[in-house]
Amino acid sequence: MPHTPLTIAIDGPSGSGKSSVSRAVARELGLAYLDTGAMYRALAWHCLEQGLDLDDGEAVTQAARDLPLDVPTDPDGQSVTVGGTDVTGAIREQRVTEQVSAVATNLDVRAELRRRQREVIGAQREERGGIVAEGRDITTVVAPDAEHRVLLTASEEARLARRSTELHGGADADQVAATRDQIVRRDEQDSTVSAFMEAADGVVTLDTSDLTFDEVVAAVLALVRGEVVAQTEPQAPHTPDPDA
Ligand SMILES: Nc1ncnc2c1ncn2[C@@H]1O[C@H](COP(=O)(O)OP(=O)(O)O)[C@@H](O)[C@H]1O
Ligand SMILES: Nc1ccn([C@H]2C[C@H](O)[C@@H](COP(=O)(O)OP(=O)(O)O)O2)c(=O)n1
Repeated sequence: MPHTPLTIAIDGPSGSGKSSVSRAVARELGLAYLDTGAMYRALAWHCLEQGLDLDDGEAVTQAARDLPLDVPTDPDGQSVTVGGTDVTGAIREQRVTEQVSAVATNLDVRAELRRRQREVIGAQREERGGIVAEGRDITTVVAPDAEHRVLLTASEEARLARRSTELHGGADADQVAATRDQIVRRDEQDSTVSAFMEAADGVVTLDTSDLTFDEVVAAVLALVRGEVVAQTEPQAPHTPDPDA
């Protein structure tokens, strides 16, 4: 029996695990997957290739509107192409990571990419029965009416260690220092246009600092299946009911 279309919106800061967890959740549930960060990265890559000044807001906005971007939605096939060129690897390179916030903090760019993201989400609800979409403003702006909304958080220490291990194969002091800019500065810059460090009303917070990857995936799946509420924020103390 076909189920009601489902959107699972996941936000979080860099290194909180949103891409890897969202992909695994989509795979497990047979849903589409949308990495909105890859769209900002593809635009940044394109602007750099075109030799645009990323601080030239109008030029970058026009580039966003014209961007011939193919957005992948298969959790097992995440090749990103711009005008037929495969940029899957190029958009993860350091020069893009360092400069992507300059395009992501342009409000007209955000409006254009948000429009495209909503289009993808709507189409995948129809075609595939649902989608896991992740980024910085999915729970709040792109899909505030999603059936499930989750904010993944993790301590700065945990996020740095994860990214450092991913990029440099370890998390010793030098490796962590080399990663700090990618996480801390970028989140600071990105926070100026999206609120992803604290959950909005109705968004479930899941602190992943002390959870393994598999535990996080299981917690999100349990939440979607209605088994538990994965709220990890401090709960208000229980006040006994005097009439009970
Ligand atoms: N709970 C976890 N514990 C340890 N490592 C994790 C966990 N979740 C994700 N990772 C790893 O951390 C790195 C960053 O995860 P990623 O999903 O890219 O984060 P984000 O998309 O939020 O930046 C990846 O190498 C991923 O495999
Ligand atoms: N919905 C989104 C998704 C990403 N962004 C911005 C924030 C980041 O600096 C870039 C790239 O996002 P991405 O999720 O790939 O970043 P990470 O390296 O996983 O931390 O885009 C955004 O502003 N809004």
